[in-house]
Amino acid sequence: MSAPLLQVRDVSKAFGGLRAVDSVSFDVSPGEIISIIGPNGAGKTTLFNLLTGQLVPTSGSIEYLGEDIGQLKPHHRARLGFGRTFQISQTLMSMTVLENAMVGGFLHHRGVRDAAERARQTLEMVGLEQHAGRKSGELTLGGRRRLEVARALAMDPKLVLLDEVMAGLNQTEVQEVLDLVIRLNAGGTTFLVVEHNLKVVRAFSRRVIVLNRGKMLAEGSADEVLGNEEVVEAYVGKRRA
Ligand SMILES: Nc1ncnc2c1ncn2[C@@H]1O[C@H](COP(=O)(O)OP(=O)(O)OP(=O)(O)O)[C@@H](O)[C@H]1O
Repeated sequence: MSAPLLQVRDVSKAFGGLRAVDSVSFDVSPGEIISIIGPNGAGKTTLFNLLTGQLVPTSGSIEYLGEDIGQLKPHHRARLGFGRTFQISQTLMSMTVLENAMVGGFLHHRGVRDAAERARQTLEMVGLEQHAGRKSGELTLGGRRRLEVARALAMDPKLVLLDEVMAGLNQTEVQEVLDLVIRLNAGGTTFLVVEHNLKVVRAFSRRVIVLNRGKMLAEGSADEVLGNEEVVEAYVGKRRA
């Protein structure tokens, strides 16, 4: 097996007395799609923020390609190969689809022409090239989600973190984004995904990590963890008879 892309060791984040992430450890190997699931407030977003540098861990270490990156700022991590989706904000809705994708392209390309070229390539990868000149706000929700992925891809990432990209999408749109992720993964992109839709989790993840109250409750294949009584209890919130 190849060396891990990411090694997370005993990472914790406390907000006052609350341990939002509590001694979490896992590896991500190149080419994986790992889903992180858990009930509301489990610590999924906090964990993502620790990985991308929006938050600094209270303790523990995060190594990327063997280098400790736990204290690096988000833009440094982005340069190393972390890509992350962000919702297209109201301001960015008035920008064109191409301009939005260029926001990612500027990470490695100083010149406008080069950034635009990279942006066009990623729009093609997500099937939005024919909408390049439209205002982003005119896209369907599914289209905007694909644009979020394009913007992350324009950063030439080795690891892409997807934060609930399926939320609010209809079945057809979910399938479109799912197909896109599977296609990109086949091309070599590694994904770490926070996802509430368990059907989606089953469809694309060979490995699933379950968080509950900041701790790792289970780790394994989708079938293993979703068949785990403790995981079901954490989701349902009560013991089964
Ligand atoms: N900046 C913060 N300050 C204080 N508490 C926080 C902060 N960010 C998150 N928390 C708390 O940490 C816990 C974990 O929150 P987090 O948003 O990471 O959970 P989550 O699993 O992403 O939940 P959801 O599925 O609802 O988005 C929650 O109790 C939350 O209230």
